[in-house]
Amino acid sequence: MRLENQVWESKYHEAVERLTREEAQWRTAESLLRQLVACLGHIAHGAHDQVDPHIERLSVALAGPMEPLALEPLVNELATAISALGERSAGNHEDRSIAITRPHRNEHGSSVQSSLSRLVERIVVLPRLADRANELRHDVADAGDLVALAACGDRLADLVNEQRIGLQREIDALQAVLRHVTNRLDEMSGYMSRELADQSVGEANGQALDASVAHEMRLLGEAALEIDDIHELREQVNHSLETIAFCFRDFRDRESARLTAYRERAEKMRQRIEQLETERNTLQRSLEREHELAQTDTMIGMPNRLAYEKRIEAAFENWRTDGKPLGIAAIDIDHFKSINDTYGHTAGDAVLRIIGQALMKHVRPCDFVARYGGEEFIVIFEGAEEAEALQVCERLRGKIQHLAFHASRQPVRVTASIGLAYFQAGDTPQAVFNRADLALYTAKNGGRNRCVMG
Ligand SMILES: Nc1nc2c(ncn2[C@@H]2O[C@H](COP(=O)(O)OP(=O)(O)OP(=O)(O)O)[C@@H](O)[C@H]2O)c(=O)[nH]1
Repeated sequence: MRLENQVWESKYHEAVERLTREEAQWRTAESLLRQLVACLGHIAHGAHDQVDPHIERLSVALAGPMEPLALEPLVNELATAISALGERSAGNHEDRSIAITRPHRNEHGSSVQSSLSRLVERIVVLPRLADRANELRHDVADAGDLVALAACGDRLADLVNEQRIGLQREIDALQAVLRHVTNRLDEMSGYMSRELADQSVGEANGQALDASVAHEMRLLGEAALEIDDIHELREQVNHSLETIAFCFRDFRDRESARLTAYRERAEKMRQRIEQLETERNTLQRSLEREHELAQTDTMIGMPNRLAYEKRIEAAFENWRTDGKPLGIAAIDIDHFKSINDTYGHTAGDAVLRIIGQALMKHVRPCDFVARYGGEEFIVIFEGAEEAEALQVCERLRGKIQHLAFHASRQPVRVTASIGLAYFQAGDTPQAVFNRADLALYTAKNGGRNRCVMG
């Protein structure tokens, strides 16, 4: 029981730690988002007198703490001002050349778009928000102008807020569970103290019986010495025997009542423990499910970046103790943007799904593969020598190259570049990841569709 409680508590603490970590990631995302909105505002500022005051008010509001209720009217006012300009320019053709209501993507636009795109790719959302995040990713990529990008920024802000609220809710729910378990444990410890007290009552009853019987026996002994008359003595013996019999009956009644009460309490406690056990199992299953979902890329059905981070932490600890070789491969699909641009995002998603599944199928059972984000995958090689891992990377590259993609019955060639790096004395997972990423860049610069050792 004690062990189970410890396991349960450690699971709870692990879950709270995970949520706290995710909340910190979301704070970073929120801060990036603020910078992005400020950047958008900066670009749009000066484009039109009627829009400028709204942009200024929004910038001032964004400099303070994030208050969705206060921000919403400001965003609405800005949207109304922009659409008013749009209507005017639609009705007045001469105006169109100066109205920047729907400015086309320019140098700024495309840099904002790629920052926003990177931001959306980096965030790991709760499973129930995954579809919305995915849709947003597509809309950012398809956004044709700054207004459409600003709308995506709005949606991203909503997503960030919902994610934070969702995480807070999860923390609250876990705290409620802990309170519940603590109450039950208090109940059990109360039960144990009551039982101990009850045991003392039983001992006291036995001692009282002992004392009464000893007292009667002493009286009887004294009577035997003092009384000469046989009848009187018999009377005294009878009286003493009745008193002793009464003491025994009283003791038996009290013990029987105590035992009945004890059985009832024990049965109630057994039911409580059974109930707690059922609740614990249900909760544990749902926590495990949540945990699994949080570490799964739902689009492809493979481990995601969070799962990678957990796995590399554990592998790093093993490497520090046993020193067996440990490596990371970063795999990035070549010219993936052009696949999206040519065949659309849905086709791009299908390519990602097929490649992700191929990677899972062709790594060895001892290797770990995850989608790191966007069109980048990552493999952890634990215990494999560098040459062996490089061979696996080559095999994966070859498998990707030979996947038979078609569009309008025409073959579409898809390749990937791979950067591999191994842990060396004094390394951290981030340092090795950076080296693998650098090797990936070298592979890209060297003509793509190749593996490079970092
Ligand atoms: N369809 C789809 N596209 C995505 C997803 N995540 C990221 N992308 C797109 O992947 C593309 C990555 O483009 P870039 O970073 O320019 O890289 P690239 O075109 O692959 O070029 P190289 O890496 O240099 O070979 C961007 O257009 C992203 O919008 C996704 O989940 N689905």
